[in-house]
Amino acid sequence: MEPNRKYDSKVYDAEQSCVFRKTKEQFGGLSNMASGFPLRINNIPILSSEALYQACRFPSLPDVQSKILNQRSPMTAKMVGKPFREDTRADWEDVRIKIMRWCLKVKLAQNYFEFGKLLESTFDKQIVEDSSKDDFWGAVRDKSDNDKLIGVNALGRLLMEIRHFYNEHRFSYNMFVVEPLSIPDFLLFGHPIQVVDERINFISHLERIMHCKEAIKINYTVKPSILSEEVVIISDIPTSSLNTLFIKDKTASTKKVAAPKDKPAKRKREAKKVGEPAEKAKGKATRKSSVRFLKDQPMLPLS
Ligand SMILES: Nc1c(N[C@@H]2O[C@H](COP(=O)(O)O)[C@@H](O)[C@H]2O)[nH]c(=O)[nH]c1=O
Repeated sequence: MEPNRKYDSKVYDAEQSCVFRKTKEQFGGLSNMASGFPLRINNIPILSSEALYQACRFPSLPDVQSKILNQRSPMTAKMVGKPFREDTRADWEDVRIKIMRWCLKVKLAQNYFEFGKLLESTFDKQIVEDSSKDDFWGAVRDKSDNDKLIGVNALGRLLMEIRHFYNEHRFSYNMFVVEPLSIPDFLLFGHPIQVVDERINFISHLERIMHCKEAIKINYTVKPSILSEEVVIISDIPTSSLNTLFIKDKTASTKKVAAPKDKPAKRKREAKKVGEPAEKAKGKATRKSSVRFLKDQPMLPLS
């Protein structure tokens, strides 16, 4: 077992915790070995957070990174890097937690609904990776009491941190924009890892599930004044966690929508047609809405 002098080991009650071991189990998606949470860094598709994490070991060996990222299975991605372990970046022990946290943030930003829902399903329980021998990333069953798991459980603890972050920053700028780490040689195929910005993808996803294509436009300008803008809650989005999302959409929404004061009278009348089907309003000049992401603020609506 890895000597974990730097980190404190904890004891977890398996019955009371959200434990994952196999990827197909209830909380298996929390494992980095889970498929179905694809990522994209510097426009390069990456099949799992495990592959991304392992690739980060070898910033100066693009061929090894390529080998890792070309594997279909996350476990194989880890395995093919093993023969090169002695070429792992020299500061790995110091940066690996940061890198894992960054990988998990990317996993959340790029799999917002699926991963977010999974995190939500753990409520405020302890999250523990049940491992047969790795008591650093996970925790190991106590030989004398199988219901006890002992270990640093670094991955479980990072996941709880991410869960807290998700609960605090839901639909915020910070949720969708993940800055690269400021560590030396944070490279993929010889190029610095770029900021991950999922805002447009998130909006496109919303448009798809709301069936109101082009209803929402994105605008990056940050204006504190929008805090006072009138907002409309669209509550019929078929994802319960979206019910708190404020969106101002003049065409698809309800009574509360005010006509823009600075618009010609005809357009005011159009905007006031309450409950008008989105299809009918398509293409009208009034059909203008947007969502803004503010740094450190919940995502706020405005027109
Ligand atoms: N060792 C282990 C898992 N642990 C995972 O391996 C990753 C770190 O590996 P390493 O770079 O060797 O420290 C990390 O994602 C951790 O959660 N998972 C599994 O399914 N099976 C295993 O046997």
